[in-house]
Amino acid sequence: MRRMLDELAAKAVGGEAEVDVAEWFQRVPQEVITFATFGRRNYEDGRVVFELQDELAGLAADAHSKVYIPGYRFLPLRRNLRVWHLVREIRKGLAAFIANLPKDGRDDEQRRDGGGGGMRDLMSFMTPAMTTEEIIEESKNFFFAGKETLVSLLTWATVALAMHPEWQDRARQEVLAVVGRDDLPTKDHLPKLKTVGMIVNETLRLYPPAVAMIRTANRDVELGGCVVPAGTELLIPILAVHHDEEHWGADAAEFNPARFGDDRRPRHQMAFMPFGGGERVCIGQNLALIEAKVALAVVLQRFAFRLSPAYVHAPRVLMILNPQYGAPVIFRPL
Ligand code: HEM
Repeated sequence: MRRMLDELAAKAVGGEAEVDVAEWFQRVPQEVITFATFGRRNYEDGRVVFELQDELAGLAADAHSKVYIPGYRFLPLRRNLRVWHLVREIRKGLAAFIANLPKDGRDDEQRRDGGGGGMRDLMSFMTPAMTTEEIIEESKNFFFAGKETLVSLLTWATVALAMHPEWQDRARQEVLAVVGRDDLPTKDHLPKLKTVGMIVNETLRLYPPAVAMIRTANRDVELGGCVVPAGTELLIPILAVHHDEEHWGADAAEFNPARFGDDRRPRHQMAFMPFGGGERVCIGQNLALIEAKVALAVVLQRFAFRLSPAYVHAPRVLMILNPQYGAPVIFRPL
């Protein structure tokens, strides 16, 4: 993150710099997940896997928007051949990561920086109990589920703060008071960044990266006066629930982080579910919240920002909620 900010500051030598934050933030989860999953700093290898997954996700999103023809995906057509090639390459990349893991789950570099900055790599939990096949599959989940979601959250939070300079100022005052101008936020600072936390929650409410989830009723249930027979698949519209005036009041469509303040009014426990719920709740939610708070705090420390005149507000769902025309933002070093 520091490297990214230094590069941005160098770009802004004339006073300001414009970047598409939807692109710019990609690096944050890429590096975090490579490090958290494999406890390694060889981000280049991680980047290759992410690029392959991005292309695969693009093809999957495209297929989603087309008529489904049963059996079509098994035909050796150019697109399918590409998909199969990508799947093989992703597997190969992840298998190489796993094969190169030190037996005790730590390497010299980690030892030098205090065991990976204090973070135990997930593989040390996974390896004793799981086969290589299973580890590859789980790693695919982390690489996929943990990237676009986080980029979406950071992008919309930056856009929202650019639209609401009063909240941007308030959050910056808090960061400067708690963390200071030059230090990096630590685990002791994070609980004290209450305004930043409220902003993250309000962003997740208004722009939930995962807009829906699917559940199957495993027995007959009554929901809101309707009987749902066992076996029925239900789409739970997270985005719609987060915008429901019945739960959030008449200003449900507005960005107002104060609704997550200490004096908030009581609400239904499922009115806010950006990370899903129940047994399949997001396994990465705490990591995501830490990443988001740290990333926003260090940006706020060093830059003031506003929307570029080229920005068009067009949230759209392409698997994840993202800005259709990108998110150009103008940064001014402080
Ligand atoms: C803002 C960031 C994130 C959001 C909004 C988000 C959202 C979600 C949601 C809604 C689900 C439930 C899906 C369902 O039930 O159908 C989920 C599951 C999952 N998430 Fe996240 N997620 C985020 C970040 C992450 C991160 C950083 C990781 C890992 C590094 C991660 C890994 C996973 C995995 C592995 C699952 C599947 C859990 C299971 O099925 O048991 N997510 N996430």
